[in-house]
Amino acid sequence: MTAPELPPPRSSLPEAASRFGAHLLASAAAHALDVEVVTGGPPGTPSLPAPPVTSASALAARPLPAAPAAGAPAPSAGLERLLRGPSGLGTAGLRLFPRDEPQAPPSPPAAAAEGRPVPGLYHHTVPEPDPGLVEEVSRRIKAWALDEVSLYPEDWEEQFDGFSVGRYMVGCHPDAPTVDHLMLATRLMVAENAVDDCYCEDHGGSPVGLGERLLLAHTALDPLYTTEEYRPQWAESLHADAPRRAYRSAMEYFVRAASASQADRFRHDMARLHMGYLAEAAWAQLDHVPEVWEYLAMRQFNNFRPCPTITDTVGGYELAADLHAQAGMQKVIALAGNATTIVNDLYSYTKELDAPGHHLNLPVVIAEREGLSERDAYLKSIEVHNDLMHDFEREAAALAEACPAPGVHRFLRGVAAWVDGNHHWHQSNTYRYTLPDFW
Ligand SMILES: CC(C)=CCC/C(C)=C(\C)COP(=O)(O)OP(=O)(O)O
Ligand SMILES: [Mg+2]
Repeated sequence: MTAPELPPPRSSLPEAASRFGAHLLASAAAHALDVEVVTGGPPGTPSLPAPPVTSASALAARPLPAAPAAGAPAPSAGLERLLRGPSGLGTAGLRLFPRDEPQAPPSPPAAAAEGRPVPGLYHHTVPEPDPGLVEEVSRRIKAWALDEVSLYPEDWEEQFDGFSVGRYMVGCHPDAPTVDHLMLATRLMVAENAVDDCYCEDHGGSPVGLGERLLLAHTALDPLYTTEEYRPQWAESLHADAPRRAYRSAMEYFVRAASASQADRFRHDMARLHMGYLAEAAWAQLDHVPEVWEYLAMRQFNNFRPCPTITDTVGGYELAADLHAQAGMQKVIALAGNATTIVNDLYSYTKELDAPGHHLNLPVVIAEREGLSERDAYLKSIEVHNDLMHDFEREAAALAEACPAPGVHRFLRGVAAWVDGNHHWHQSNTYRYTLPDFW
């Protein structure tokens, strides 16, 4: 059967962002009828995509520090040890209760993180991510961005490199068993940022028409099931701009490695994220500053949540759907997501003040709504963050005690590791973030 003539896929992105990858569009049009819908893989043990042939393929199989088997320690015999978490090099972030222990000693000077923490911010110091792993993940993610999804034009390269996504993801997933597992998180992180930058913010994004763009991009994660007549146009649209190409490809890799329920969990978290983007956009369109609690509600959705909640897939195990869905776990995940996202508000504060328009973040909203000076609003935001972190740790500890299943404990440690790695990346990414002069 010959493919019918298809109109060129439409993108509502600005010209610079949408024209890039035009060659991919052409080949997509040719193959539109053959596109396989991304759905859950076959039941059974999740398997990763075949690793690319690479001179560093040995590294891909290299076990990372602290990769305990999901079912290893018996809860009755080892509950206390599980709660303490692993103690080897590079495992500080995997502990559930670092608050009750002395802070990990600072890394040796050679590996010391750049940047300084926000003064007074409650956080846990983690070692600098393994430079060999960072290099390999960075190499592979750039190859994916350029060769597989045509993510950015040449003049965005410095920003792509400055984002240091390899260092970010290696730092956030210390229990990933292989580089292939790390790549699952790294591709998704890049894709999520492409959507945020190109649809919502820095790279030509706008609140106008955002709902349409997000919904159509969401079908790269949650496929459209429609009739023969309309399916090719949809399939082709997934190649129409960089955000959709990135979502489609990153999700395809993820779905191959994840169980059906892990993939569905991720889709749900991404729908939450898109809803948060829309509320933020609505306020931007109306030039409205919400109440502080309303802002915090928006930021619970426009949130890093989809990143820590894939910790089990990236760790090569699965937290059962019912254990993930239980109220206690949902509370822990929400608190972790909120604390990590307020970390972003604090570290990106000066970047956002310098950006065009009136960018909302917690200090800006508190200053405006509560009539505080910029400095006092910033300091109050630190307190909000610290309360969220303490709540996260208290709720995680309570859940670990109430639900001593090894998978639950490992997942909680994975989320805690993500929280710590996220802070470390924000603190040390001096290319992207600069602290305000309040001290
Ligand atoms: C990676 C991911 C799921 C991001 C979703 C939400 C998001 C972009 C953030 C929580 C970061 O916030 P922000 O847009 O303010 O980022 P920068 O301050 O520009 O780094
Ligand atoms: Mg920010």
